[in-house]
Amino acid sequence: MYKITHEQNELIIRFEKELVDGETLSRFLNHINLQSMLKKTARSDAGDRLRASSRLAALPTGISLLREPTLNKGSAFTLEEREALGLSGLLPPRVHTLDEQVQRILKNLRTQSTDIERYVYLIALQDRNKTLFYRVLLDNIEELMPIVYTPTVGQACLQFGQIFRRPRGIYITARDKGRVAELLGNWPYNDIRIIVVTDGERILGLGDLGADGMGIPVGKLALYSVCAGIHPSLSLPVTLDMGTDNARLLNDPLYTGLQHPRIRGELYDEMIEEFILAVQQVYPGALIQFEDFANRNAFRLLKQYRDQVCCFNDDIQGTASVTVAGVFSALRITGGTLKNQRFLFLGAGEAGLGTGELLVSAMIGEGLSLEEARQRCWYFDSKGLIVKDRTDLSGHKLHYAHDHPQVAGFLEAIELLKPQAIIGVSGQPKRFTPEILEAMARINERPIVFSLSNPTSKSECTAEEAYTWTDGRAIFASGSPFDPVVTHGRKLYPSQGNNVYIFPGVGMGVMASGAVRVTDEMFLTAARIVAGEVAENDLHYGRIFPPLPRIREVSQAVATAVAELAYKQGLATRPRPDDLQAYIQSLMFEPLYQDYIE
Ligand SMILES: NC(=O)C1=CN([C@@H]2O[C@H](COP(=O)(O)OP(=O)(O)OC[C@H]3O[C@@H](n4cnc5c(N)ncnc54)[C@H](OP(=O)(O)O)[C@@H]3O)[C@@H](O)[C@H]2O)C=CC1
Ligand SMILES: CC(=O)C(=O)O
Ligand SMILES: [Mg+2]
Repeated sequence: MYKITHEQNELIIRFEKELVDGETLSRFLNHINLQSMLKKTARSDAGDRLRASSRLAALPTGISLLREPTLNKGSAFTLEEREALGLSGLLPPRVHTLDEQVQRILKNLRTQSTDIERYVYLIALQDRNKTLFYRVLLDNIEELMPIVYTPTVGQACLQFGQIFRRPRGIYITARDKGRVAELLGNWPYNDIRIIVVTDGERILGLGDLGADGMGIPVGKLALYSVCAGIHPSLSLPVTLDMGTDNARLLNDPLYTGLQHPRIRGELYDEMIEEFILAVQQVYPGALIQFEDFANRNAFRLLKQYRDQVCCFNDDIQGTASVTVAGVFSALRITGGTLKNQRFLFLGAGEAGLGTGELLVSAMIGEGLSLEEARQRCWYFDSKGLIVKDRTDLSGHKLHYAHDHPQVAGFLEAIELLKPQAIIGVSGQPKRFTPEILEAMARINERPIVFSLSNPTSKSECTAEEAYTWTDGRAIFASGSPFDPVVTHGRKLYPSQGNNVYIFPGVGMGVMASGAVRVTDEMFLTAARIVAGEVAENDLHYGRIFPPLPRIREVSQAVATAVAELAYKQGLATRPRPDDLQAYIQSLMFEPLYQDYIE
């Protein structure tokens, strides 16, 4: 099978950024020989002459070019390019600009009647023409992020078997034991820098969706390209299909995974180990992002591999970072200091405990002892308040088991503990009831209410509920987006408190510096950068995160700070550029068509 090597891919990216000319590229690419796997199309003499002078002599031609989404321009191929590349007659005669194509896409999208139809339409575009897909997304991020990401991606995973059209990414099952490296090697690009991997057991707050969870790594990686400009060819989505315990999927003829119960224990661990080792072998140095693993595996896999390979867990560390960023911003409104806050979490899983750990690090930085800092974080899980005399606790929960009597419910816990902030990470909808929100507003002038569970259907409360029951005083953020709310004569813009503000920038920073490990300090730094990007005017309108249209700038700032830290921590393996920020900017993929003919 034809493969692009690391060096070739770097060159293509440099060519796209016009850092090398077509001739150099052609010289290097002459052995790529894409045509060897593609049917050569007939071309005219004039075409051949033009082609000889084309900037990219090694392009595939004809229908094969139209079917190559990274190179395809569709109706935007110029007449000269059509001649030179064997496309004459294969396209409608009118040549469109990228902007006109964007308008066509938007018009079509907006006439679809449901978000899932919009998702299917956009994914089909991603399959046809990557430049156009990323252009549309980048220019319309506020409108389209909810389609390619939460909440619609959740719906897409629920219906994955039904809406499935074309495969994307690598699927690994237990049948593949012993040949995982071979499967990874089947991906058509050799230069993979970022892998998002899931086993589909905790897809958002929707539970075990098995192999149908593939929508999540695909969506996360699209956001890497949109938000941090990671070139799409540098990333790889992976699903480890370890079975599913979801009875609906086990009986669904359209389910995309193997229909057996989840593999646990030794075999599961061996598959993970083989995957991790195979990545080191096939894509050495690639960053592995664990995504939407169930709690029972997420913490232990992170513990096992974080000091061995370049990896992080987005749900634990990425979420912690964005939540701490939100807290930093909220404190600018309340005027409080971090070390004097009391946090009460609804949910003591990956997101909740990960956030607690990062808050504790930040509070230690403000002078508290470890014990004092942990005393500021309280948790309420499915069995009640986490207190010392509970006998069912294990792992990180034990760090937060404080000396306190058990209480009947979350509302009672609020009345007794009087927290400044409640943070919903339970995956349970509507748990922040009007009574709870009223209690928070009674205790605090500006109560901090984060309802972070995804998708929207799992949110602990809506933005409107948060504002309504606190007289418009809540400082609110949610995992999935909510529309602005007019309340008490003001229009408030609720923020999306989502790890999308963090992982793309962290990934870019790691990639740019060649960091060999991902550290908690990187996530705390990212939190400070994101919070620092929030303007006073944003705070005035209720926003505690930067507006989404600024996410590229924000991710670039995160990436620069993370790379800087990698150099400071001695984890970087690439020579340090004089101007790190400019270097990172130069790496960022810009979805624009290249002229194939000079
Ligand atoms: N906004 C964002 O960027 C992110 C949001 N999330 C969202 O956070 C949610 C949780 O994710 P994650 O932490 O990984 O999941 P986990 O499964 O690790 O944790 C869920 C926690 O919720 C608790 N819980 C369940 N039911 C209740 C209940 N009725 N009352 C109180 N607590 C309850 C569980 O209790 P027990 O421990 O007793 O089982 C557990 O502690 C998901 O909806 C996810 O989408 C996650 C990552 C990022
Ligand atoms: C956002 C995210 O990572 C989650 O909800 O799992
Ligand atoms: Mg996740």
